[in-house]
Amino acid sequence: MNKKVNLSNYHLSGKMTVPGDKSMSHRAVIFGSLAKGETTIEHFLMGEDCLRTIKAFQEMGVQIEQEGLTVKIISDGVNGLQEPKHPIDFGNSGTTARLLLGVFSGQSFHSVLVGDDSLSKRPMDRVTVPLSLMGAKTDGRVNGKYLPMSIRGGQLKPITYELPVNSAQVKSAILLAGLFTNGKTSVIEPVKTRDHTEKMIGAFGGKIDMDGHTVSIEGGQQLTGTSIKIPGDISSAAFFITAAAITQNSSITISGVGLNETRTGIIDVLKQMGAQLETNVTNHIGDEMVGDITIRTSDLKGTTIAGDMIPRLIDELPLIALAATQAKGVTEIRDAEELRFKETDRIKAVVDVLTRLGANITEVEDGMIIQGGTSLKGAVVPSYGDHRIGMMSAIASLLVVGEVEIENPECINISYPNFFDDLFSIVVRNES
Ligand SMILES: O=C(O)C1=C[C@@H](OP(=O)(O)O)[C@@H](O)[C@H](O)C1
Ligand SMILES: C=C(OP(=O)(O)O)C(=O)O
Repeated sequence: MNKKVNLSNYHLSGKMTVPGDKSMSHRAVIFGSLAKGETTIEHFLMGEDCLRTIKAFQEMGVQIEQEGLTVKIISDGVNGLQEPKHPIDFGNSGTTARLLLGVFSGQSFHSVLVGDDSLSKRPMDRVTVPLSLMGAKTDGRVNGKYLPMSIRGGQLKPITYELPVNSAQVKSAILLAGLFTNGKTSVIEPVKTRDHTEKMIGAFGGKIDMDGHTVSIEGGQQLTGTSIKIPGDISSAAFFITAAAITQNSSITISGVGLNETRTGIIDVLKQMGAQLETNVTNHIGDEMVGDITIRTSDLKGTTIAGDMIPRLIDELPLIALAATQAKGVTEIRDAEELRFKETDRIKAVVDVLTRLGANITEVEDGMIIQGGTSLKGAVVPSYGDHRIGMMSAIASLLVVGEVEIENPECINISYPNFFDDLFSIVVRNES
């Protein structure tokens, strides 16, 4: 059923928290399943994608239990996985598929991997090419490029690999496979991408070497179970940060958010656009920085976002495009062709949805160009089955006269099952 959102007469005020970080939740389950002993994960993101990662390891015989937002894992360690009896379904989750291909590469057993329609269109050769160089045997649809896919791994050989795409998923898949070699595997990344895998290996007692743009891992390490608390997801906080910046009379504080600098591009770009935004570091969880973000209604100006900045805010670009419709002047997003390989082609989807809402936005091959200072209007908009497009449309409803009606809103459960509850808890009706 479509979701009708009418927030044209509301502003944002108050304090809130957001659910656990998606990238870190996936990785905590992966390393907890590869580590010997007991792992406890608190503030886990119970979104559909992360539940897929749990299910996959359960299918491989790892004991994993959930209670509230806590996950408990008991594992025999890095060589304790068993051959799954059924095909493993990754649903909509690119992170699960790509990182687990790295794990499966190190297993001598056979696995069959499937996903939903969206995931079955997303390229897997970016990981199977380096994993095959290490010795994994994979096959899949269209010359091995897409799911459904089968894989048989085993004792791998280490490689040094320069990433042809700026992708933390590819880097992480190779590092995970590197654990199953008897030498040093190195990944060279021309542009730095999120480094949660590197940081989390340390939290599980592993050793990893980071030297400039090269990350190296020694095979044959034993990881040890640990207790970990996942910080709030900055990619989820970004919906409210953007909302407060572009809605009149708003001021909010979001606490307990992960502020890892490979993820805080949204903060830097909004500040560059003139946002009144402050961060306050409160604590560290392992090597991950955590803090509060305070943001007020802001007069934004257009900007250009390109190059090294892109991986630092890749999932927030739909929101930046929305904010840009309210900025003074033009905003240009470039070097963002990776958006075309997400849950949907996010360049096409953002241009379509924002155009339906009255924005002046143009698609270019590697991004989009947005004319600022436009007033938006209500419309029926497709979610494209993409959680981030659905949530962006809900945030747009704060700006429109009338309502935004979102088709297939259930995709929001992928990363943020309580999104609407949290949104409605932070909005206040304007006094007339
Ligand atoms: O490693 C991760 O957890 C992720 C990496 C990014 O994808 P790419 O590595 O494909 O850029 C991001 O878009 C995705 O939401 C999560
Ligand atoms: C691209 C995303 O996730 P994934 O690649 O894991 O499907 C996302 O969450 O925006």
